[in-house]
Amino acid sequence: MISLSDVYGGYGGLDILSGFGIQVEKGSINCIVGPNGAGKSTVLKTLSGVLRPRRGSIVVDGIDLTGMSPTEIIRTGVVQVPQRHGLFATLTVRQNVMMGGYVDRRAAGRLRARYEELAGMFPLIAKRSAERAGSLSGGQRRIVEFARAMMLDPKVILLDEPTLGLDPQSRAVIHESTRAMNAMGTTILMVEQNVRFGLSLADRVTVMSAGAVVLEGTASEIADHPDLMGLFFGHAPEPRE
Ligand SMILES: Nc1ncnc2c1ncn2[C@@H]1O[C@H](COP(=O)(O)OP(=O)(O)OP(=O)(O)O)[C@@H](O)[C@H]1O
Repeated sequence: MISLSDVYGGYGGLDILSGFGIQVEKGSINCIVGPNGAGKSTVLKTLSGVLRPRRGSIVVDGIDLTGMSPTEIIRTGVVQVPQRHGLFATLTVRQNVMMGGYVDRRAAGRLRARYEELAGMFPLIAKRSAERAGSLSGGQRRIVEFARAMMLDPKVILLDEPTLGLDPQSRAVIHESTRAMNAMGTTILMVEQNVRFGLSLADRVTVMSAGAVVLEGTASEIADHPDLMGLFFGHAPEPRE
């Protein structure tokens, strides 16, 4: 279970998150949506330790992550796939995926076994393993990033706008791959601009605006909510208590 309570924080002393809170059940998919600049990416960066919250607490499976470094947080099993591509273009698909194991002190044999497991899970990894990552399409690169994040068998994966800039066909592959990671028991917390995509995948949806949660519910509750359109087009209700 991921639990963020009353989190305040942002960049250079300026709060972007103002009393943000969320509970994500173990094994579920939760999607955060909201207008541009609402602070969605800031939530993920705060959870992965890139940003330090000024106030509030971040607890995952009973472990308090507040104030831990990004590397310590990865070691607890919380791994982020950032919005901007982070692959090494001149390395092969396999080399990029294997890099996901670098913070681990596991024996090389175990990492190779994990790689084979992931190659079985993501057909693209098996098929294109020897190709340079720079030769792949945007959607294919995302899958490599997913596999790299899965190398450490994380309990939580944070996805920052996984469909950004992708065509419908690639979005469908991302949809399927996200479900596959979740089916392996990984809890997924994602941020999406594409509300339709988020709603189609998530068990629960969190709508945020101006650094706080304004709506929360199942995907169908949020899809049918009368305030949803207003939140995106400028008639936001007051943040809830
Ligand atoms: N590195 C940074 N330094 C200073 N301010 C930042 C930085 N990154 C983001 N911000 C500001 O924080 C606010 C929230 O940004 P954030 O990226 O979390 O929003 P978002 O909801 O993910 O929006 P988008 O969908 O546009 O990415 C914005 O006003 C943004 O300008």
